[in-house]
Amino acid sequence: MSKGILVVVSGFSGAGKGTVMKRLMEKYNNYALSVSVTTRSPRPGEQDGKEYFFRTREEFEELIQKDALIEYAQYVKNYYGTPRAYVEEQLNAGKDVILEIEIQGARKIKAKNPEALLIFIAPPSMAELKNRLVGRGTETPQVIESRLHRAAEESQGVEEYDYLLLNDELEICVDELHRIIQSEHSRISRNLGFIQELRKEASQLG
Ligand SMILES: Nc1nc2c(ncn2[C@@H]2O[C@H](COP(=O)(O)OP(=O)(O)O)[C@@H](O)[C@H]2O)c(=O)[nH]1
Ligand SMILES: Nc1ncnc2c1ncn2[C@@H]1O[C@H](COP(=O)(O)OP(=O)(O)O)[C@@H](O)[C@H]1O
Repeated sequence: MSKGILVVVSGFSGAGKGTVMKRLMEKYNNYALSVSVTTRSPRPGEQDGKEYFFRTREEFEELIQKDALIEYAQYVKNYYGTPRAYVEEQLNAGKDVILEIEIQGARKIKAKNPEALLIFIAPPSMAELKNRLVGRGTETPQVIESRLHRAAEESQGVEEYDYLLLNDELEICVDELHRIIQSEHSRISRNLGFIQELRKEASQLG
């Protein structure tokens, strides 16, 4: 069985990554969504092990020491990281795995896994981004400021991604994301084993 595709999805805070991921998982049964570890506090309604594994700084640093994270980064005063075991297990089982992570993490993943597919989710405008971030009502005005500042920095790195995905109409965005990942399965470089088999058969026939 061929390995699954490692998909990285990034985007400014408030662009709608979480919303798109939730809908993608409801609508399509194809993907394994990695749950990250974070030192930030849970928002109302967030559950440990569902949106994130919520851990203390000491616990997080222990995971780093044990090499239990495939990447981690600091984002607006908190640590965020991707647990190694789940990702490796799912990829080996042939599942496409999605990491919803910020740009420093995306760079680390790309450096270690050049075949990873990197997708950047953008809002229709920065004014709409601010509306969504304020409308979500989960951060203080000060944290919103820091996140908008971070968005300006992150906007400089968008060219490092393979695809730009606009999250204007949610359903269109979700379907487009599914389509991009599915077409990636047809890439020649991901099908070399099958091509070798066809060549072998062809030489026997001819
Ligand atoms: N590098 C890295 N970034 C992560 C990870 N998990 C989440 N993030 C990113 O951390 C940032 C902050 O996440 P969060 O506090 O949930 O805010 P939100 O993106 O506004 O919902 C976002 O850009 C996430 O994509 C991770 O495991 N590694
Ligand atoms: N396509 C969309 N159109 C309008 N609002 C959206 C859309 N996608 C997400 N939102 C809203 O924007 C806010 C931020 O979305 P969220 O998924 O939390 O973003 P992120 O995970 O990127 O920080 C939420 O209140 C969400 O309901």
